[in-house]
Amino acid sequence: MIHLTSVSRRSEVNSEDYAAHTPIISNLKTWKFTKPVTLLVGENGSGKSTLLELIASSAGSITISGEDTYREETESLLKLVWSIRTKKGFYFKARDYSDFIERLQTIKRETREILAEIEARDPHSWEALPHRNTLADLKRLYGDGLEFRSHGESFLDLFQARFQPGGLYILDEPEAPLSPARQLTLISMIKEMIEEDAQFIIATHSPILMAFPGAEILELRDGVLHQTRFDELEHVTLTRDFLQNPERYLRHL
Ligand SMILES: Nc1ncnc2c1ncn2[C@@H]1O[C@H](COP(=O)(O)OP(=O)(O)OP(=O)(O)O)[C@@H](O)[C@H]1O
Repeated sequence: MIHLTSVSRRSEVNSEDYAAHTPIISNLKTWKFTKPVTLLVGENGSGKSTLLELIASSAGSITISGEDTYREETESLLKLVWSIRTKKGFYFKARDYSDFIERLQTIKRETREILAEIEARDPHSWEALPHRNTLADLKRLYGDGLEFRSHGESFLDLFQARFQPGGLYILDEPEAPLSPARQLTLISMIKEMIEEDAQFIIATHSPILMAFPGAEILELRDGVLHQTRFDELEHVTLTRDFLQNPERYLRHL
């Protein structure tokens, strides 16, 4: 399902923020979403993260830690049009993941400490209930703890626990710690979710994710979004050529 149908830049907005002045944002006119999965591809520094972050903050998305993505500096820079506005989903940036794991550990440790204090005073106190619920919720969502899984395993556990039907998911390089086989698992999880009315906007460097069946692929090049086919992407052609004959590339380095 396509919840977010278009994003455009409001020409009248003057913002000092760097994001407003990156070419991909200053050149943005109207970008229509045509598929439940949109993939953003482009060189390092082409503006994928900047664009995703702006969309997330304009959409009122939360991060996986439940934090607001709102930024006053870029407020109303983009205009978003929805078919049906969804409040479900999240904005996920792979490079913030370790902060999230630390935060979960802190919540667990602090909740256990408070609980122990309450139970020492009165083992039957009603005050303990919300804290027991917090620990039970964390256990239900993440088992014994994402911190006890490998980086890649815990990424997939997190998505499994937090993907829900009907959400808008804005993912920045979700393939980061995933092996090729686990990237295929991620594709399968995303496929299941789009069958249940979710929408995904994903920035990626992974040729495997770029092959997502039926996805719209947009390449950020020269500060503009270009609709592109899988076979035409440099990420794909370069990787394919390299794998066919690594020596041909390596001897020139
Ligand atoms: N906090 C910031 N302050 C100022 N400029 C920034 C900031 N973050 C990014 N930029 C600049 O904005 C441009 C786009 O960066 P962005 O991180 O969006 O690129 P990207 O396509 O996501 O790159 P990558 O593939 O390496 O993650 C770059 O030129 C970068 O130097």
